[in-house]
Amino acid sequence: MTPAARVSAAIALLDDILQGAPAEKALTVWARNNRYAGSGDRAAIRDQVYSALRRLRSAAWAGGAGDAPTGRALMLGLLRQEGEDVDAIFTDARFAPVPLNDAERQMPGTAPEPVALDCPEWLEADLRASLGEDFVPVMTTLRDRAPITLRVNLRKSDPAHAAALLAEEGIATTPNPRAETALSVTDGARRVANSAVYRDGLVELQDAGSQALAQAVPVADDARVLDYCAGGGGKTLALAARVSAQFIAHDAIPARLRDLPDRARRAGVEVRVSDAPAQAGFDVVVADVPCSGSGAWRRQPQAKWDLTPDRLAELTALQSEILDDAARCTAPGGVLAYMTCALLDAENAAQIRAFATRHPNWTVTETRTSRPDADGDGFFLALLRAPAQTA
Ligand SMILES: C[S@@+](CC[C@H](N)C(=O)[O-])C[C@H]1O[C@@H](n2cnc3c(N)ncnc32)[C@H](O)[C@@H]1O
Repeated sequence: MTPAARVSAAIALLDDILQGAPAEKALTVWARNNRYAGSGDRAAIRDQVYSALRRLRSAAWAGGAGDAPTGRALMLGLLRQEGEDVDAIFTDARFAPVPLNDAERQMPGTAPEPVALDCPEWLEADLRASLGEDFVPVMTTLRDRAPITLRVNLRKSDPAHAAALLAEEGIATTPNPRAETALSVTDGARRVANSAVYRDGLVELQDAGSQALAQAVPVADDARVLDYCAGGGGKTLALAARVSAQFIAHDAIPARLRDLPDRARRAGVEVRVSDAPAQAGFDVVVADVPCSGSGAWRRQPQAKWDLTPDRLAELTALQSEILDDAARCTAPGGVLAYMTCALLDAENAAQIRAFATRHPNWTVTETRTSRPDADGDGFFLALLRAPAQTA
């Protein structure tokens, strides 16, 4: 495909996504219906679609559509932001997007700050209050793609060994300062999934901030650990690679745990999957709760625009319900680790303040906040210790 034909494809996909199609599904359907497109084309189109979604407001503005994006305006604005010669792409050539009209040729004025920062309008006040002086740098960071990071599985390798094996397969990495197990991929990221190092379970794809959270949870070798919201099992697998405790994975939607036994086998660790209601008496309970995902919006840019006040209210109510349920599963003197990949105070510190009010005999032993940056996503962690004897 020519660069212009790729832009035409991205425009059509963005129009579908703006009509409500989930981005990942739209890309899969497009690839199935356009088999002439090679893997390089698919990757380039995917990159353009995701870049435009990350910059939905600023790209629409730069494309002359104000706050009413269309696929064409988004791609025009994105290409302008990237310094491309748009007249060489929007032409009369076959498969190219048609030439710019007079209105599109007008260069828009300077965008207001929230537009330039691609901040959802209704969330601006909450994000400013939650992020304080980090608001501008964080929102700026979220406009670009996230780093690709591997977790070295200490059961099977160590960072230097894994980096050397990855290099032999054409994958260049560098140590990531957020976690000792983390390697940032600097070249060859698309080769990771088919590499022997990955297939043999020496490395997993996992954000460095996520790895740092798993390292911060205190787990003894003889502990019984419940991952209350295990999902795909990222946190459990990271914990299980570190200590030989007993791990039980639970999720309200058991189908989400389906791949976990295979992933655990590949990693050489033991994790028991349970679809029974969670029991009491665990030394450590991990509650990696459903959240806005705002700390990871670079990876899921559609989530940034799909979040609504009602959905956020549902999420915060669910988070406090899960905290109380997870507290009931924690043994006397045990630890409850509450985690989000959210930036909003309502999902983080405010949840912990409300928990402490509801459970005055619990102790908040640590809270940690990390912002999205070049090394990883944004996360929040609170470690809560249960009273030695339940009342
Ligand atoms: C942030 S994801 C977990 C990600 C996972 N821990 C990982 O590291 O890959 C949150 C999970 O919570 C689950 N969940 C939602 N409501 C729940 C509830 N009431 N009880 C337990 N799990 C719940 C969701 O199904 C989802 O899999």
